[in-house]
Amino acid sequence: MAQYRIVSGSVAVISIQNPPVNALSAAVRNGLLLSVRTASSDPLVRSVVISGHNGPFCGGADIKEFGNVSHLESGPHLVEIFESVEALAKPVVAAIEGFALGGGLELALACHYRFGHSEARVGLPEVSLGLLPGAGGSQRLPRLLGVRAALDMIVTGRHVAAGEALNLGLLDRVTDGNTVDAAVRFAQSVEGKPLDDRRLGNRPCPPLENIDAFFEDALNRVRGRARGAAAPLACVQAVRGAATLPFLQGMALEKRLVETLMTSGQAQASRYCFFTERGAARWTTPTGARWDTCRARPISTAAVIGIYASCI
Ligand SMILES: CCCCCC/C=C/CC(=O)SCCNC(=O)CCNC(=O)[C@H](O)C(C)(C)COP(=O)(O)OP(=O)(O)OC[C@H]1O[C@@H](n2cnc3c(N)ncnc32)[C@H](O)[C@@H]1OP(=O)(O)O
Repeated sequence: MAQYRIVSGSVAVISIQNPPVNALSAAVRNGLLLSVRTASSDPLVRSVVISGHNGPFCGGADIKEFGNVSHLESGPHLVEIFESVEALAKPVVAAIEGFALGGGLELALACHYRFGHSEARVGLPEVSLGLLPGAGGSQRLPRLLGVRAALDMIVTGRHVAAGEALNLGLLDRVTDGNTVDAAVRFAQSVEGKPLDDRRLGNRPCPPLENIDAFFEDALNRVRGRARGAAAPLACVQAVRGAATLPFLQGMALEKRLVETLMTSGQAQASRYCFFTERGAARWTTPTGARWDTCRARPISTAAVIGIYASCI
């Protein structure tokens, strides 16, 4: 689901509503695309802010849908939505609170400007799910940050704090206050301004010297650490595509790579681990105690019941 409202007379605020992490389920994808089209066709709307509802911006694609073709196909593809966002003829500002991860950051990269709360974090953690950023992230991030910083983020999947993201140029502004309000004020200030160079899909990757040697070295280093995992190597291939191919050809390469990874045993096993780790925290006992209702008992007495002495 995506909530759509007009504020300050000219700003459409689209907020992603799918607790707890605002994942991009089919319903959210349908709502987002509809909202973007509504904002595009409404002559009163002159700028757009995209935010998360009640906290986090977005935890990415809905992992529960992976491996379920009918769920995936009951909403538009993320690539199509992000293309519509980037192509919009009105400035679009991402207002990031909490986190923008995976498809969440890829959505923010399709926006023309990115605002973040000082405690927010961003990242492309797809590699830990045996995947790569498959909705334009592997092509847009290197165009914004340059190859070295983008490759590091994509291959490690690490979460980057707002301050570092600002220094890298991934966020345009960071605020301690209300991120949506700040983004709305900023969106109004750039209404009517040219957007062409704000569209990352239009930009070339910043040049890199000795590009072949750089990627050969990167591939060797990543292979050495990957312990047989395919995704980190595919991440390097995709970023190489961003550095050497026009945007649309890079997108086609990203699509081929992510389709191969998505059906792999490694990706299926990684998804299984993701949900099992979280499930393991939800314990119950035969007496009916549960992880979410039990309380630790206060300790009133402690005793030592054994002692181990070692003699040399
Ligand atoms: C259209 C498909 C083709 C696209 C091609 C491939 C592109 C992929 C792009 C992606 O976006 S892949 C997904 C990338 N995102 C992630 O890897 C983030 C995963 N989530 C997390 O790291 C954490 O959950 C969090 C977001 C940092 C929040 O951590 P927190 O400790 O606050 O909560 P959790 O206990 O971890 O999660 C709460 C609850 O939410 C469920 N969940 C979290 N993320 C997702 C998600 N992306 N999709 C679906 N569900 C998610 C999690 O399972 C918990 O639910 P549960 O019922 O308690 O298990």
